[in-house]
Amino acid sequence: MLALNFVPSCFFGRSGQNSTCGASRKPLQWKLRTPLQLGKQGFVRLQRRTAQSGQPARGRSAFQISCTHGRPGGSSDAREAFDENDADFILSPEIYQSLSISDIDSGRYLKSIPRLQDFLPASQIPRVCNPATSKVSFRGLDNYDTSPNDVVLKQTVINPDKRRNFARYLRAGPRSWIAFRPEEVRAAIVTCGGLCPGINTVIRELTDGLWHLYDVRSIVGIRGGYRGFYNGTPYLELSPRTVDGIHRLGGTILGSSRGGFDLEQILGAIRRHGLNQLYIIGGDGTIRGAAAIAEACMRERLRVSVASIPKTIDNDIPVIDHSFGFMTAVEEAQRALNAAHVEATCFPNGIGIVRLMGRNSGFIAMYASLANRDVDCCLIPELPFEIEGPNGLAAFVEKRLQENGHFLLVVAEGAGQDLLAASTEIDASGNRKFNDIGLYLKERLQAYFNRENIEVSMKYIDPTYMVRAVPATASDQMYCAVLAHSAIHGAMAGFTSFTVGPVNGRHAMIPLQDVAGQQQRVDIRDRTWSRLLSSTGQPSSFLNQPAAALHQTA
Ligand SMILES: Nc1ncnc2c1ncn2[C@@H]1O[C@H](COP(=O)(O)OP(=O)(O)O)[C@@H](O)[C@H]1O
Ligand SMILES: O=P(O)(O)OC[C@H]1O[C@](O)(COP(=O)(O)O)[C@@H](O)[C@@H]1O
Ligand SMILES: [Mg+2]
Repeated sequence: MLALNFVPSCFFGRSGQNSTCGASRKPLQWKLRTPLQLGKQGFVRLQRRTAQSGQPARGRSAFQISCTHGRPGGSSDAREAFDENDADFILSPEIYQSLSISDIDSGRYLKSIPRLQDFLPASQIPRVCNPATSKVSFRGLDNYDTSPNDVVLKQTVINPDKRRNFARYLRAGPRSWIAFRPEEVRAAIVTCGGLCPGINTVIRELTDGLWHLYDVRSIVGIRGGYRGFYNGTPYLELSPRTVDGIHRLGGTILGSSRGGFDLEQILGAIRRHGLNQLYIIGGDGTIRGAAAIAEACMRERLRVSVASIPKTIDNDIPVIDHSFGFMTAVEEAQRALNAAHVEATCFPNGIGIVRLMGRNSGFIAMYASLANRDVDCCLIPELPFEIEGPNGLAAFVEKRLQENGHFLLVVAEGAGQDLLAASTEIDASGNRKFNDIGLYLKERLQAYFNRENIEVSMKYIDPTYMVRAVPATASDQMYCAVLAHSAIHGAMAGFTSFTVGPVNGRHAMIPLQDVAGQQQRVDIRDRTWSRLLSSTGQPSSFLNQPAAALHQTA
C-alpha cells in the first residue's frame, strides 16, 4: 500500500549538484523495489544507498514525500529529508528508478512540525551550513547532526496483534542546514506562569547555546511574562556573562506573571524589535499563548520561529515523559513529608497532613508519596473520596492508627474540591483558585476523632511554594540543558510552533497543537497508581459505593 503523491520528474529543492555542506556527506541513491502509486499521499521507508559504494547507508529513513504538480509539496518532512541526504537534488526519472523502497508504513501518525519554508518564499530562507558542527566540542563527532528522518515513537510497548498506528515525533537535535544566518538572529526569551525549579537553567542554556553553538549575539530577555513584550519594561540584553551562575538560583531572573497575554501587542513588539526567534518557557496557559503567536506569525508571513520549553511543577503537559523541575519538586517535598512523619511518630495517635501542589493533576503528590514510602494515604484530584462512612477516609485513618499509632497523609491541592464550597476566585490567567483542602481535612478529621472520643495529635504542613522556588537538582540541571538545546536546534533549522521534550527517553519536537489545550492527568487505573496503592496500603477507593468511583474517573 505504497502511497505517494508524486511526479517522477519533479523538482525538489534548488537546482544544482549534490550537497556541499559537511565534507563527509556522500550523495545517496535510492533504489526502487515497489512501483510508486501516483496520486496518493503517505509514508515510505526508504533504504538509502551511497552512490559510490552502492552499500546501504546507515539506518533507514522514514519520511513523507508530498509533491503536487511537479513542485515541492507542503510536507516539511520531505523537504527536511532532501535537505539532509542530497540538498540540491533533482528527482529525475533515473534517480526515481533507483529509489529503494524496502518497507512501507502508514505516515498518518507522523507529527510533523511547521517550518518557515512552508509559508515563506525560498528567497527569504538562507541555507546556512550549521556552524555548530564545526565547534571544537563537536568537530570530532562522527554523527553530530540528526538525521531528519529519525522519529521517536510515542508508544514503545507494542502488542503485535494490534495495529501499529502509534504517533511519531521528529527527533530533536541539530540539522545540517539552518534557516538563519547567525548575525541576523534576534532571539527573545520569556518566562510565564508559576515558578518551577530549573527555569534559570533553561534561560542560561538558551543563551549559552545560541551564543556558543550558533554564534548568535543578539539575545534579549522579556521581563515579567507575556506583558513584558509590550509594556515598556526594557528588554534585558543576555549574554553568557549576564547569565553566568543563574542556574544556582531558584525562580526566574526575568520575572513572570499570570494574565497579560495580548496577541496584537505582542505581534507589534515582535515587529518593532525585529525579533525572529522566540523561546517561550511556560506551562499549559503559556503554551496556548505560544501556539496563538506562532499561528499569527505564520498567517502574517512573519519570519519568526516560535519554540516553547514546557514548564510546570504540576507535570500536566501531555506527550513528554515529565516536565523539568518536577523531580526537584518531588525531592524537595521529601523534607516536608519526613518532618510530618517524625511529628506523627512522636505523639500518641499522631497524624501528619502535607499539602502539595497539583491543581488538576496529582503527579507531585503521587511521586512524592511513592518516593517517601512512609505515606499512609495519598489523595489526588483524579481520585474522588468521601470522609465519612465505612469506606471513608476517616475510618481508614482510625484503623491505621490502631495498627501503627501514627498516620501520614499527603494531599494534592486540587483533591476533594467537590467536598468544599466551590471557589469563585480566578487568577489573572483564568485559572480557578482552590480552597485549602489540607486545612479542611485537618478540621474534618479532628471533628471525627472528637466525636469518636479518640485523642489524636494533628500536624498540618503546607510546603507548596517551598517545593517550586528552589534551584534544580543535578538531574534536572542536565535535563534543562538538553531541552534548551533542542529548542535552539529546532528554531535555527526554521521549525516553528513546536515544543520539546523527552518521549520515552528520547528528545523530540512536538507540535504545539498536540499539547496546547490538553492536560495530562494521573491514570488511577495504571501501574504507577497501583504501585502507590501497594506502597501506602490504602484502599483503591474511599467511596462508600466504589462503583461510582470508576464511573467518575472513566
Ligand atoms: N488560552 C490562552 N491563550 C493565550 N494565552 C494564555 C492562555 N491561557 C493563559 N495564557 C497566558 O499564559 C501565561 C501563563 O499562563 P498560566 O496559566 O498563568 O501559567 P502556565 O503557563 O504556567 O500554565 C499568562 O500570561 C496567560 O495570560
Ligand atoms: O503561583 P500561584 O498563582 O499562586 O499558583 C499556584 C499554582 O501554580 C501551580 O504551581 C501550577 O502553575 P503553572 O500553571 O504555572 O504550572 C499549581 O500547582 C498551583 O495551583
Ligand atoms: Mg498551568
